[in-house]
Amino acid sequence: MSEEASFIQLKQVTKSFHKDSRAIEVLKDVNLEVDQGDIFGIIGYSGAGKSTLIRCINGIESLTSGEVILDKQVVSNLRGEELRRFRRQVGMIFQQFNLMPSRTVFGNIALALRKSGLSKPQKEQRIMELLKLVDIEDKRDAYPSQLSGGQKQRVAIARALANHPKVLLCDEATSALDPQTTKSILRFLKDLNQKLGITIVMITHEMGVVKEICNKVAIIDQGVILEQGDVFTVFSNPREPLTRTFLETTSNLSKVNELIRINAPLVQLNEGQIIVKLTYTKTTVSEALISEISRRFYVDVNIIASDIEIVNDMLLGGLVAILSGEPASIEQTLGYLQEKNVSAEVIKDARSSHQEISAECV
Ligand SMILES: Nc1ncnc2c1ncn2[C@@H]1O[C@H](COP(=O)(O)OP(=O)(O)OP(=O)(O)O)[C@@H](O)[C@H]1O
Repeated sequence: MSEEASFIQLKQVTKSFHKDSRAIEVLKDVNLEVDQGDIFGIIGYSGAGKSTLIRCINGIESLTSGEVILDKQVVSNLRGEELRRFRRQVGMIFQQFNLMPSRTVFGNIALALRKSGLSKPQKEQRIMELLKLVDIEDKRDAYPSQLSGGQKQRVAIARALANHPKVLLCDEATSALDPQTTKSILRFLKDLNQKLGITIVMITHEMGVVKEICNKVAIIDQGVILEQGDVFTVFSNPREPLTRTFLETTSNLSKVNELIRINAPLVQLNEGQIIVKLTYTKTTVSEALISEISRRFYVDVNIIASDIEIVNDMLLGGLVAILSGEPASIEQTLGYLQEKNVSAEVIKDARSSHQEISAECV
């Protein structure tokens, strides 16, 4: 039996723009698989090709070569009315919300229903449903200028959902919002994903966004997908330096590196001690492990930095700790951690048989 194809597939997609009779390749052999119900994050720096990629998914941008297939439809084969119908199945929200300033909240959502075939009362009923869904019923007659950023994005989400799309594409949807509003919009998107079963593809340059709600992630750089997979697998064992760099933006462990470099009091060791960086690489690790090693091997564990987070209901991240104890106990502890699928990297070592070393990076 053949495996069912993914809901969204990008197959060897390339996209070039022509400038001064020169072709600039913005997407290079991009292959992506998004399953139905995924919240798929695509993360990359500015200019990496994220917006172009998302525009290729909804058929706004034509491909130079390759194929985009969404719910069994080959997007580049669609024309005229078919393409317009397809676009109504794909909702999109943007960083700057893209609301019409001269229309009320009601009027902005109504715009999306122009071609819906609904009667006037049906449209009104649908708009009221949407306003309830995004929890801004009281703003029905307000103009965009009278709304906060979070409220504007809720209107944009209502508009994007008006025609019951199967997919919601989010282009830096929270980049213009403060951290608290970002959290509430992300939580809201996750609720929508669970309540409506809608597939979400979000492009972002912020690691926090991916960690907060995505179950899958792809890292893009200069038009190339460097790695992709489920969030835990990619983040617990990053293969690419760029993935590690993004991870460091939301981790405080790298600060320890700087403390070691300047030999700050916090990281000065007595003879026999080590500083170890523990990284959880399997989903089965529990935080109780620390007290367990302490009891089992009579080592003192002094945690100096930690960035353990719950991502997709799993513990992700690690911690940096000073271990003190008998040399044999420390060796046994390191071996035991390895057995328990915890990567243990000694980043400073003051055991007598070891020269004190400092790690290049934490
Ligand atoms: N219509 C166009 N014509 C020529 N070059 C373009 C066009 N659209 C995008 N580009 C170029 O393609 C590259 C990728 O742009 P894109 O907007 O997709 O990146 P991005 O990762 O979304 O960046 P940002 O987050 O800054 O929007 C950039 O170098 C950009 O200048």
